[in-house]
Amino acid sequence: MAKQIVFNHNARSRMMRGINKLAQAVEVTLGASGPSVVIQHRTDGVGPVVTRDGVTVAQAITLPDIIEDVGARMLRDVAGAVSRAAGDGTTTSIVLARSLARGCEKSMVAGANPVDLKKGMELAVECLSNEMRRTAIRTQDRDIFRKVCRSASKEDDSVADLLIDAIEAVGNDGVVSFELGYTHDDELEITDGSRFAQGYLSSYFNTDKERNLAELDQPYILLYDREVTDFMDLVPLLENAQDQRRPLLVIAENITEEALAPLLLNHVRGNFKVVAVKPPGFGDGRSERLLDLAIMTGGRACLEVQGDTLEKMTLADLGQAQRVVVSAESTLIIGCRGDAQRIEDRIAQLTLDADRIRARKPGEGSPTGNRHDLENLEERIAFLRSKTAVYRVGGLNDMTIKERMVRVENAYNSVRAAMDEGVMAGGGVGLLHIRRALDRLRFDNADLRRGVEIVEEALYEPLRCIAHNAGMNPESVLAKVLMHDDGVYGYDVAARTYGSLLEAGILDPVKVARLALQNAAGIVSTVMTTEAIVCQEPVLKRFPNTAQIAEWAAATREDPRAP
Ligand SMILES: Nc1ncnc2c1ncn2[C@@H]1O[C@H](COP(=O)(O)OP(=O)(O)OP(=O)(O)O)[C@@H](O)[C@H]1O
Repeated sequence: MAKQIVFNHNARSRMMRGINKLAQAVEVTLGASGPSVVIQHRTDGVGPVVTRDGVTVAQAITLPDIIEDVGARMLRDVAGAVSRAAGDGTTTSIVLARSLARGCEKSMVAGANPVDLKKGMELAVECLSNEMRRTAIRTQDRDIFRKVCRSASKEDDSVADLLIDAIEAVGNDGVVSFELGYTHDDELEITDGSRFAQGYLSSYFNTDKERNLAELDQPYILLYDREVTDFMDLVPLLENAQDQRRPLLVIAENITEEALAPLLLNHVRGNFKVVAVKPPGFGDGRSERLLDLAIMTGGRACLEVQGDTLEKMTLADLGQAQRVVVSAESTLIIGCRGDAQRIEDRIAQLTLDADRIRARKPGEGSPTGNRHDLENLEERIAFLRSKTAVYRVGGLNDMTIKERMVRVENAYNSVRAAMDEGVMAGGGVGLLHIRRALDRLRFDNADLRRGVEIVEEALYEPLRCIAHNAGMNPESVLAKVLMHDDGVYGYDVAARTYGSLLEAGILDPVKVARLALQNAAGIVSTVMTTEAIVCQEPVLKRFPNTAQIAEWAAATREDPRAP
């Protein structure tokens, strides 16, 4: 396929246009008064998605100009990165990125050196991140978490209470998983469940495109310690699972490209419902982790040392669970069907092994270091013990449930983030206030100084944007806030009053704000130091034909209860 190359200023300004367009659509959702955005579903006959979540809007946008789309895509990646790391703050990161990009573009047109601008921005962001951490309000107060939750979810306290109950029930190592509910009210169920850090081998396994997840209900689980090199080796198990109308989770050392392609094709066509991931752990430790999983899920691992082959495996050898949720980065197994006594015995054995290592004298034991072995055992014990809270989001109808689901998940992530790094005043006020820390940065180089100024200017934007979305004049709100400038005085758009945002309970987790700023600056630095873009010549037909889309929609659970 023919490629085009676009150079320096032309490339940057077109990317900048893309960033602007995407940001314009997303920033209307910022803040408590941020209105919703309606997104047409790409499959005919499926209702539109209504959302107030920045990353959802960002992901729905593809621009017709390929270079503009590269800019928009980079901004989408910022939102995605913030969403993955902090689970919230995506709109804030987009608003910040847009302002940073504008500042850089203007300075570069005026002749500034992009490398120095970038350096200045990096130093400013580092200084601000340290300041945020230093001034964070650290607390374990349930009331504060409730306020964070309310501010992030735009929901009432009942959601906050249920979410905090969920976090307390599963503890630090546990997981809270979110599902579409079937009732008017939200529900919480605490069950066994563990997550490990391996995501799907291909995003084509996705069943929920909006949340980028592959979800399997009542799956069988194959545990295999070698590479699957031939798709046909899996077919008997896939067919047997299909006969039971149940999906299959394949946890295997790897699936080669030759085997993966037909597996995906069959999945997309709806012939089999399957997801493939790699096992947890590394190297030799992987067989042990597969054995742990076998005990948890009530199955038998197919291991080379035991002389097992895929041919010999039957459905009775496979593990089972109530549900599996796989993202690009992790696999969560909920409601494992293993025997409770066998799991307890395994935990007892691992605890004994860990105690033996702890009892070793210095110099005794494994040459690779006792600490590593001990950490490994502790991780496995936590994995076997892990609890999961299943939070079912309720609502009046499917559209409301889906819209609420994203907000409730954001709120959960915000509370977790607040527990990690503390909180600061929200409504754009906390970000605005920390700009003073930048006074400490002094440089002789004008472009370095300009880089710092660009970051400082961006700190005003979230407040302006929240005020604008609430129908206020941003400049007059800003002027009023700056008259106090104490880090807590701001405008509550819900109550339509000025006052202490701490008292009003409008709080942002420091981790969310910090990651939003760091990621925004990171992506803008990349755009601004881009000298050339290589991309495909535009072609008229950029989407698969409609028959393929319909096939995809039918083969996935993208919209499980769509008519
Ligand atoms: N009543 C309020 N008055 C002023 N600001 C508010 C109010 N409620 C929430 N906010 C602020 O709105 C911002 C969060 O808005 P929003 O949730 O739309 O964006 P986000 O968290 O950046 O992105 P997303 O939720 O789309 O991932 C936070 O800074 C929060 O403090």
